[in-house]
Amino acid sequence: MNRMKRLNRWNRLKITGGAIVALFIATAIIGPSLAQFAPFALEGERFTIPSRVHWLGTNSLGQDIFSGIVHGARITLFIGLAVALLSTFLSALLGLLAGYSQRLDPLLNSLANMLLVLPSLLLILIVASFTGGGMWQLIITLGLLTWPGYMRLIRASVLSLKEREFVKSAQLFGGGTFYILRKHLLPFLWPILKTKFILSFRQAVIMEASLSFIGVGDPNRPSWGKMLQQAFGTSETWMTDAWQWTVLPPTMAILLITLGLALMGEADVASASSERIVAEKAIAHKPKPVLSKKTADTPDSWASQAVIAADDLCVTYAGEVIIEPLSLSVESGTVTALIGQSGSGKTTLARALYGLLPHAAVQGSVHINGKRVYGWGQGDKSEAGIGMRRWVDAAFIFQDSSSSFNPLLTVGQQFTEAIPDLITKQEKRRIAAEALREVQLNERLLEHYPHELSGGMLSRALIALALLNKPAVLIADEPTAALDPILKREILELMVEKVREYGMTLLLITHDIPAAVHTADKIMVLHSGKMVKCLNKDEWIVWQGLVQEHKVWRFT
Ligand SMILES: Nc1ncnc2c1ncn2[C@@H]1O[C@H](COP(=O)(O)OP(=O)(O)OP(=O)(O)O)[C@@H](O)[C@H]1O
Repeated sequence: MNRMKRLNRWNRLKITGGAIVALFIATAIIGPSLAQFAPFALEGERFTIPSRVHWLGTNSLGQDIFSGIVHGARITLFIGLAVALLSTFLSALLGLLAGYSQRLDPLLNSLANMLLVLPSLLLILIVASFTGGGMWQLIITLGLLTWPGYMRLIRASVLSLKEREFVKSAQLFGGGTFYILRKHLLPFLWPILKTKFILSFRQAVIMEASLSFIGVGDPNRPSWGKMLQQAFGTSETWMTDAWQWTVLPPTMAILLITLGLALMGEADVASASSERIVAEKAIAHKPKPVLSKKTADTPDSWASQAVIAADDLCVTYAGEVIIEPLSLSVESGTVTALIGQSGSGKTTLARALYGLLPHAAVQGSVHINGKRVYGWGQGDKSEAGIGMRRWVDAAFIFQDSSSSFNPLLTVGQQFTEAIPDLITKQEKRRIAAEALREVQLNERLLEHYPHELSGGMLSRALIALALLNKPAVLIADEPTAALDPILKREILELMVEKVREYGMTLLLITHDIPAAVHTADKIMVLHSGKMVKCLNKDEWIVWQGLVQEHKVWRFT
């Protein structure tokens, strides 16, 4: 209720601000055709009071005040608009690039820091004095000097957004940098950019008026600041009543337009942050994915070909060993559960197997489906690049299904992203619809946004997405962690059923030991970064019996 009241108040402010700005825009468009005199024409008596001929009187030179105001509105709004566009564009582009690209970040960030500490007013004055204060010089100078503050804000947002699962997924689908920036990151930044645009507009209006007032504006164009300069420069203005029509109209014009823009900007910031908090809360309460059904076709032997193979794999962050050197192999067509206490390194190991960790953090080699993920491939002496095709050779299901989807894109848009571009849109849609039906979801959900799906539906949709290209390997990192026990079992069974049906290999990271035993052919136990057990189901049951008998509740 309170939120509604606040939103209504902000809406009212926004409408009021918008109406004031719209009035000025209308004045700038139609005003000059209503004015009977050119703004610089010396066609009247000096200091005539407002009359039918001179609606707002004349100034000390006999120039028509009304004409000055309406022509000045056109120039002021044009400068505001051009500066706002240029400055907002630079903030967005450079902020996106700095946040997304580690290579460009130091350069762009240093540039922004340098501009932030420079006294911009002084710079503008110097440039204006050298260039004669022309309109275009002012636009370019202001545009180039006012992007750094918001660029840093956008950079910070991108740094956080790019770690979200849906961005990672888009990268794994093979989305290019500009595609991800445009499609997945930019939509989140619109509220910031809108505010930046309005504030830059206001700043440019004030700056233009100020520069004209102190005499370094464009001498060839009408300006409210110049009208004030003229009025203040004549002592008669204050000795007679002339100040009422020479000073008040341009002052009111500057005050009103900046007030209108301020109201719009403030309302925008407030309502955007409130809506964002509500949206984030809604997203945070959405649940997760995947798994299990035991079938009778457990392989007789573990000697079949390893589809996931790690050799001397070791993960180190800043000198701290997270995964101690280990070797493992997961056979084709099997389900393997990776269990372990919280913090034992399960997620780190899963990410290493899928090639999601920086090369500097990983030693040893990993191969999936015979393709290199880390280390050298057979006969391959280059270290760069991953031979494994993500989403084709292997897919990865992140822990949180709600954040695995981009909340601003429909489910359908995100499915089509995962399908290679070689086919038509209709064909892609048909494949996506079929994938949804496979996990007992209605194809109508393709038109829905992620927040319109329940936790179970999102989990199913995520399975469908992961299975879309029928990859050889599926790595699922605690896919059912946020679901209730019944749904957890249901989703797990669905995932395992599909994995078995397609002859895929599943590596399931889970805390749920009963589910792991029920589902998996093989169970691996990780403890403090060490692989301490690797047992098939029968061995596991015997081992658990021993553990219980000796009342030892430890993995080691
Ligand atoms: N990017 C990182 N930088 C530094 N340390 C990290 C990083 N990611 C994980 N770690 C550390 O690695 C250890 C293992 O974390 P990991 O998330 O792999 O554990 P986990 O077994 O998956 O835990 P949980 O079951 O709680 O998810 C933790 O001590 C964690 O602090």
